Amino acid sequence: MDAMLRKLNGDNSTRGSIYLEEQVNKSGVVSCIFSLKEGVGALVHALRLFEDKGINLTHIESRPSRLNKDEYEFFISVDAACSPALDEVVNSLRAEISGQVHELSRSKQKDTLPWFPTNLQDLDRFANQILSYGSELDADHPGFKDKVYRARRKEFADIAYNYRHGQPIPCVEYTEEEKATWGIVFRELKTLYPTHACREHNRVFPLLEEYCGYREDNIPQLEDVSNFLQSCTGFRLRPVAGLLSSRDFLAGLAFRVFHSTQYIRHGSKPMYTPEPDICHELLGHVPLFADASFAQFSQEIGLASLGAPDEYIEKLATVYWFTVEFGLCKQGNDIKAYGAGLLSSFGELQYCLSDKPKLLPFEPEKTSMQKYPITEFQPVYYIAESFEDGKEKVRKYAATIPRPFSLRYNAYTQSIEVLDNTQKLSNLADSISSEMGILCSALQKMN
Ligand SMILES: C[C@H](O)[C@H](O)[C@H]1CNc2nc(N)[nH]c(=O)c2N1
Ligand SMILES: N[C@@H](Cc1ccccc1)C(=O)O
Ligand SMILES: [Fe+2]
Repeated sequence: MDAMLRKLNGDNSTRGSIYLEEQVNKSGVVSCIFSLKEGVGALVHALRLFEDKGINLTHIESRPSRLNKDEYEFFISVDAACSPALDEVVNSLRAEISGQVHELSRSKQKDTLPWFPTNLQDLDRFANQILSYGSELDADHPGFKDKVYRARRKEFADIAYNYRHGQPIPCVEYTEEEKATWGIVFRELKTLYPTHACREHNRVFPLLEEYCGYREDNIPQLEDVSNFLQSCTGFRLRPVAGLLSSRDFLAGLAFRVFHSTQYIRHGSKPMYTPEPDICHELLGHVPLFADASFAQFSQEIGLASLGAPDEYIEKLATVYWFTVEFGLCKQGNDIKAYGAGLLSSFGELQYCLSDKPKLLPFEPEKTSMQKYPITEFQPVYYIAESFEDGKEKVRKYAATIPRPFSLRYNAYTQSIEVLDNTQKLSNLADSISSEMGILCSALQKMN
């Protein structure tokens, strides 16, 4: 939204109240609205101020004010080049027409809102925006110098690049070596989960063994897992070639889409890898995306990210890092891991519940400022009081992200609705009212 709103309220008892709404549109025209108390020569008086500054009006319209019966409103446009001079006129209008002026808003939000996807197909645009395994990851990557591993990674990248929304995710035949790596990771983690993982993870894990082919000797197919998740919470998977930018990755969550890698970590270092891989996605993330409350939590982080300024994306990504990726939470008298980066690394899963790392209470404002390494065990973890408490805190935090409108995901149309007119609000109220009716009748029948 490129509207710049300036509202100036004058003192009604003097010559008129006046407010100005200034808008810069793409064609380089600045418009504003002001209102004047009815009276002989009032408009002439105001127009003289424009004349004095040499401003040529390209458009003017008038209408009776709906707020104050004895006032008229004037809508005028000037060439954008006159914008600085218009500022001076605004000041003169204030000074000359009323003594007391309140400026309500002076935010300049012109064309700064970043693009965001509004329907599921839009996610196809992310496919080739992978952060190249350049920058941070290369140096530490165990597979960096392995030519066979690199070539294999390219095959996976091609699947992801060519994937379009709505297609089934291509099945992959994994090599014996890849299956062996999976086997080690799977076996080690499975022995740790009962004592180290949160109860939600432990509740879902047996279902994945039953329905999705989670076994020591089998790497599950993304397509099967995606279908399973859709039946649980509506979450679905999309293949991706590597690390997405935080903005793109979080945007996917707004649609209950999880971007999942399909390749597996290098066999030389099964206990920890600095990149997401299929072990991380399937063993770390997937179980919790099958949990209704957690799925909603993830989607809310995603919705909060849409159109947010860069500095807020960074903070939100940090909150995501210390919750969804590396979160710990209290359960009964114990502390358990719910972060996917912990639940997929049998090295870090043991380390995080040892006495080595520093543990701090999860508070989004503070947590969002914490620096963290991405290629080694975390020195600091944040503990949530409970899932519900963490969710509530993130929700409050997300509400502080500035955006000139509210958004919601419409699951029927699978698109993001910008709630910026009364019709949309009325549709939303209708659907809430219908759901409320169902809730009330269900409550009555249970009593
Ligand atoms: C949002 C936050 O930056 C988070 O670490 C993201 C970044 N990009 C990603 N990209 C992929 N493919 N998988 C992930 O798990 C993540 N995590
Ligand atoms: N360290 C995780 C993978 C991961 C990398 C980066 C971020 C999150 C998770 C593992 O070994 O499974
Ligand atoms: Fe992850």
